[in-house]
Amino acid sequence: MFKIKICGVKLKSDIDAVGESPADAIGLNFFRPSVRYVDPLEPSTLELTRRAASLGLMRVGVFVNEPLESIVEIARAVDLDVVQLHGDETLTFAQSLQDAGIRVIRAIKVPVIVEDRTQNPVVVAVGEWGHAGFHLLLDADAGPQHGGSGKSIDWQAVHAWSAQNPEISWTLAGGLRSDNVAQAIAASGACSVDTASGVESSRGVKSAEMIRQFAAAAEAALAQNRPNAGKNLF
Ligand SMILES: O=C(O)c1ccccc1N[C@@H]1O[C@H](COP(=O)(O)O)[C@@H](O)[C@H]1O
Repeated sequence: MFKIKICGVKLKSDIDAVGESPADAIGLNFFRPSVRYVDPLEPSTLELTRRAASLGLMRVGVFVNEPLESIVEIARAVDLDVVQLHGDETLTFAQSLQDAGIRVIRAIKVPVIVEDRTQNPVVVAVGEWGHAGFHLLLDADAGPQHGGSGKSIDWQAVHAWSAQNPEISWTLAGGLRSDNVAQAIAASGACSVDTASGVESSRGVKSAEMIRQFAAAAEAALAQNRPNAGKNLF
């Protein structure tokens, strides 16, 4: 299980900064259009995952609408611990990956602007994934960008959904930074958090100091959240 994931790392120095912080997972982005993309075929990518493993960090690979065979091949080639599906992948697709021995996190895209206020946007967005047994990562719907938008979701709506579904394990993502992660954890009840743009000095460029500040703030806030501890599977 990870508590704090720093997503979209590209350099060995990024991994080292994560390893020196209280964060316990890294995300490698395999979605080609992303500014955080790393090429799975480059030997340097395997060096990143090896370095992360040596520091005890969980290695998560982020994929968007990638063919199943390609995900399996990349997951094995660069030695991923978990695959994060962040596109329009179906439940059957995710189950097939699991059948192939790959652990799966499902990203759920929660709309930022909600027109129908009579329904909880998290309940609607989770839909059939709620009882499928996957760990969920609740992120802001970023449209064609798919993720990494820096936009936040409605943390109170997350809290209400989670209170009604205490058996579902999940991670909070979307626009989390060192200056809002404590409030986000308190409001949503999250036991685990994920950030990409919130620890960058410019788009796609990680800052060691921002990683340190984010992870420290998240760790302190998560420690306050013990009633929900143990809810996550990862
Ligand atoms: O980071 C990206 O560029 C990205 C692209 C496509 C799919 C997912 C992506 N990142 C994921 O989105 C969350 C939230 O990002 P942010 O913190 O709001 O910038 C991030 O943690 C990744 O899991």
